[in-house]
Amino acid sequence: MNIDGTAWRTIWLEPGGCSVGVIDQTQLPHRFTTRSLRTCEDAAEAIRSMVVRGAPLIGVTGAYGLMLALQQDPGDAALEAAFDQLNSTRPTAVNLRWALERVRDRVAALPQAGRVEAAREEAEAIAEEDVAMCEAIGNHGLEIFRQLAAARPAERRDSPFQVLTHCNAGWLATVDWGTALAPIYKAHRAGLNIHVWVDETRPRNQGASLTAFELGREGVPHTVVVDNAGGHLMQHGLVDAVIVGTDRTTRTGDVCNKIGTYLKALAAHDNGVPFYVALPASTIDWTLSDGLTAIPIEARSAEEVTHIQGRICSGTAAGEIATVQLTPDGSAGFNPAFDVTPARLVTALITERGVAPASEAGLRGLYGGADQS
Ligand SMILES: CSC[C@@H](O)[C@@H](O)C(=O)COP(=O)(O)O
Repeated sequence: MNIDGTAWRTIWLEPGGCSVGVIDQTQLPHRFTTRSLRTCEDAAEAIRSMVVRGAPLIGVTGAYGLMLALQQDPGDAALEAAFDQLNSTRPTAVNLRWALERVRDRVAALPQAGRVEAAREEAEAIAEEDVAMCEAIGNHGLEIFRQLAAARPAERRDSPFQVLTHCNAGWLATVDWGTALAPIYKAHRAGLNIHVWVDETRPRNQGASLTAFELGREGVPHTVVVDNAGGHLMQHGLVDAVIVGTDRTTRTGDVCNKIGTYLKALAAHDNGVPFYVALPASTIDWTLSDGLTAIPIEARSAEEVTHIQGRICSGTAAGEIATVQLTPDGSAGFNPAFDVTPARLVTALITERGVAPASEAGLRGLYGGADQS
């Protein structure tokens, strides 16, 4: 997508094909910088520290990470060690395991001499497929937005179609386009009068920092709100639809996404606002049926709750990025990074294959009856 008129992706092979470039998302929105990943440890650290984040992008980074590992040592033991190292970086997004398994399965039976090239090809294929899937999600979501916008009462049809989103499920969370934001970009480009309520998404503020950055660079009208504002906006008829991404979706349609998503789904349900979840096939965990008990929820550092990062506005350090403490010395913090929204609160799943009810029958209807696990 666009940054100051230049088209970017979040991850790319650097010239020579032996290292991988990424946008450093820890510095956004205040500084646009890139990083070069040269080793498996570089890739693991980039995922762990959220230089790259978002379920699909974590998966693609993991895939390239295996390629980087094989460049150092193409042997079986090194392959398994790299798989484990990368897979343990973040536990919730299933895309990571899915992408790592794809690369490992592709190279495992090959002679060592051919493994790096095969891993590179597979990682490239995963990245390209991600772009195509996200764009297809955008097209399916656009149709839903068009129908919802047209179904509004006549007196409201001239005002913007109001969408609320949580966290960042835009192009920065994928390779390009995004999942939940893809329909928004498609709608904006198609001329639909759209406005986005952006949840700030404490504690890491992916909404305020990343979604607002993306939407601004693409010229999409948007307003950042505190996480607690969504219910109020819905009660006052200011939200026509909610759309979010997901880090892991069970085969029964339970959805695990950024902490706070569940509360938005409850408020949407109470107010009759449709609640959509956008996802590529790589986010479905066909092995799980009960999201609440089975999906591992990442517990991140308490410091992300007790402290906050931003740009200093005045004084001699103005312009610098700094971290400040919010809480009293000694107050404990607890930081579960994701929550589970039960399928019953999800209006529909928007996938690259089309739109389906959030249920096993719905997902099997799109992806076939065979066991996908
Ligand atoms: C297309 S991204 C879907 C999810 O990965 C996204 O909504 C999200 O929760 C990202 O969490 P993050 O902790 O920033 O990796």
